Parts: sequence; C-alpha cells; structure tokens
Amino acid sequence: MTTETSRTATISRQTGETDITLSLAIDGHGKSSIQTGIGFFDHMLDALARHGGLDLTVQVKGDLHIDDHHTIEDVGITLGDALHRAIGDKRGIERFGSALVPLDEALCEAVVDISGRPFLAWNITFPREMIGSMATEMVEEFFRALCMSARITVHMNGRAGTNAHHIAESAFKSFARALRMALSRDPRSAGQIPSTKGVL
Ligand SMILES: O=P(O)(O)OC[C@@H](O)[C@@H](O)c1cnc[nH]1
Repeated sequence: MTTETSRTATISRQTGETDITLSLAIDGHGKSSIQTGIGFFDHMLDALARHGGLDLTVQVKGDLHIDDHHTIEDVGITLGDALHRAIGDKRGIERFGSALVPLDEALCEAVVDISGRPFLAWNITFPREMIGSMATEMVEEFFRALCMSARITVHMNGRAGTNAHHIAESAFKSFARALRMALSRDPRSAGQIPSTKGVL
C-alpha cells in the first residue's frame, strides 16, 4: 500500500522475508522513529533523518533468524521508493548536493544527483566485518538498494578512518547532508525542471 502527497510518502511492503511500514517527509525536522531489529542500523537511520532534515518512521519485522541482509536491503528499497515518490517531478529543486562529514578520525564524502538514473559508485572500506549485529558489507548494499529504487546517482568515498563505527556514521551523515542539499528548493529555478532536456 502506498500513499503520497507533495514531498511525503508512506509505503507498506510485505514479502516472504520482510514486512516494512515506512513514512517519509522530505521537508521534515529530523524526527525519527526507527525499529528494524538491528541496533546499529537504527542508529544510522536516525542519523540519516536528523542530518537530512527528514521526518522518518521505519517499522520492520524481518527474517533476522537468517541474517541482517534482507532487512537492510529491503529498507533501502522501500526508503528509495518513498524518496522517489515524495520528490515527484523534481520541479524547482537544487538537484545536486555534496558533503564531507567527519566523525573524529573518519571522513567520508557523498555526492548526490537527483538524476532519474540509478547509479552508485562506492569507494568505502571497513576495518572489520561487523558493527554490533550489522555486517559492514551491508552499508554498501543499503545505499545501492536506495539508489536503484530512488533512481538517483550517488558517489560515496572514504577519505580517512580507522574505526568502523566512525566510518559508517560519517558515510550516513555525509549522504544525509548531500541529499538535503540536492532536495532543497532552488530560488533561481522559477519552478523549472533542473535539466536541459526538460524532464528528470
Ligand atoms: O553526531 P555527534 O557527533 O554529535 O554524535 C555522535 C554520537 O552520537 C555517536 O554516534 C558516536 C560517537 N562516536 C561514535 N559514534
């Protein structure tokens, strides 16, 4: 089930692996209520909402007895779908955003293009395999699933870092700030589509 209004969307997605209900408001205040069953992933989605200026609720019943994969990937798919629906025709938005956000010794860079073309360039590595109950390899999978269903172009680069928690949090925060910039309204756009081809 899906409902959407300008700059908001609510999606319920059920499969044989996960049952997800997600609400998103792009012009939010960074308020979140996140329950995925994976503590560090909840913490990262909280940071995404807070620093992206998004209001975000995520409730998930996932097949965690197997592992974290389906839960994290399916949240990425659902969040990307909600983002795509909430953005709408992209009239009047900045379209491009970029951010470098540190967390202590870690520094990640995110560049976002609300392009209509799904693509992720990922250049971040982690010094260990798990952070709490979340596999570090799933950070990339989350962003790839989000980019594919949101139909956005994203580059994520790890500039520095030795602590896996710090690197992951720096990545989520840099993406949040870059997305916030790309979704902001361009006062000079006169409400036009930010593309020379007239459509995105
Ligand atoms: O966003 P802040 O830097 O104010 O807080 C980070 C803190 O919440 C916590 O996530 C953290 C601190 N060191 C690793 N993680």
